[in-house]
Amino acid sequence: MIKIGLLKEGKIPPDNRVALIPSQCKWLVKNNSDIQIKVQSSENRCFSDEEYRRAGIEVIDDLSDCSILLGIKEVPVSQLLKHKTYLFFSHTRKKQVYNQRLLQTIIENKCTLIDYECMEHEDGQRIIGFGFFAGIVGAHNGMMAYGQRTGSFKLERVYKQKDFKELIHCYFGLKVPNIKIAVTGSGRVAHGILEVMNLMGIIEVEKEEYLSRDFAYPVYVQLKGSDLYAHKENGSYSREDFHEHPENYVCLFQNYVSQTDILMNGVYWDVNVPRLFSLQAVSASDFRIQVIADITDDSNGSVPINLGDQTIENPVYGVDRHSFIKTPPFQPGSVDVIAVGNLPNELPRDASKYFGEQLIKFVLDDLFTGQSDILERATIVKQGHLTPRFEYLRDYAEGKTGVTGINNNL
Ligand SMILES: NC(=O)c1ccc[n+]([C@@H]2O[C@H](COP(=O)([O-])OP(=O)(O)OC[C@H]3O[C@@H](n4cnc5c(N)ncnc54)[C@H](O)[C@@H]3O)[C@@H](O)[C@H]2O)c1
Repeated sequence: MIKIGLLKEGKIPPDNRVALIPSQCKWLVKNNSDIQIKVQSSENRCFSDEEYRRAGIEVIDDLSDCSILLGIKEVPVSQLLKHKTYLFFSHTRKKQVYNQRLLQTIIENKCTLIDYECMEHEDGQRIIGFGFFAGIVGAHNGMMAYGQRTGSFKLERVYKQKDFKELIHCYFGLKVPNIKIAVTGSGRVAHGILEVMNLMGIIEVEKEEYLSRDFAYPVYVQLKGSDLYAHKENGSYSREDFHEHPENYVCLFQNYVSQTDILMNGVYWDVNVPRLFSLQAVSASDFRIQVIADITDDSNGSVPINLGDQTIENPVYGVDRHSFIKTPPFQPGSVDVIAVGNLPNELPRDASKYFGEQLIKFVLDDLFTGQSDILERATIVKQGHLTPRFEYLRDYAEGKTGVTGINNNL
């Protein structure tokens, strides 16, 4: 019998998402006679203890008799049990200094750590994540801020809706003015943004048209890697080369700043990737962008006027176009920025359901039956030992190095 435990999220502030929702637990137990699922009681989880009980799942405080423990965010070091297999987002693979002690304790406790973020198909495409719902919530918030800034329409807050289905009702009859929206990226976040664009009836147009004319209706353009970046020397774009040597590329988004009212940013970014635009561009008279939903959300990252995170309750701030200082939102001389690092927490029930579906489809069978390439590639520590793929973490695991300033959004 394989005993699986769903952890109560221990990180402060506590996350409200969960790896498997009650109906998924019920389905798994019904279809696998040799597995048992227990849930650690939690007051913060988006599905109540009672909902798990109603699905026939035992709710307890102590998961020490489970061998596989599923969480979402980092498990606090003091709560790590010995000799367990843990699955969660550990944020250790880039040697994040704030999780160094976590990795060390996992090793000391002879645990196995399988990190969701490292679950990838052979070509490096990530298998599991919350980006889609970050895109949904971020795009909604971007539109909400524009409506509030201009007084042209009003949208309710996402977290006040029970779920995504209820959220969609907010879009019936919504009249969006004839604005132009640029959506960057092509991953999960970008797909979530496009979902909202389409639900709001905003029309997709080609980039040439977007740049050259105005429309009698609201439009958006999606800018993927090949639309956004070009090699410094020959102007070409190769996805593989760009991922390996982003420093050799320039960003073409500058062409869009004079044609865009709202930027919805969903690109992947790291320090070597060129920024979407410069600070000087923000001060220039042709900078038309009024609202930036920076869903990627790296402080001073792809969006150089991302001045750090806001909260779900208070998601928008302004940035003065000349001094680049934070201002209250919706001021005439400022650009409004929405930068929130835990967007999926506004739609936690849907985000958890989607996450659990991916877990069931791509991961759990292999976890129950033994090894798989995907799981092997995602195993950072096996029974207290760094696996060969993560041997590069040795100095970090031994307390020598660590890296600061990396976003840990999910
Ligand atoms: N604000 C939030 O709450 C929140 C939530 C989830 C994700 N995010 C952030 O949004 C960004 C996009 O997330 P996503 O879920 O769309 O990611 P994803 O893995 O689904 O897509 C990433 C995309 O970026 C491209 N890419 C470019 N350079 C890359 C590189 N060097 N390595 C890997 N991929 C590269 C990939 O081709 C892919 O299309 C990330 O920075 C993530 O941290 C924010």
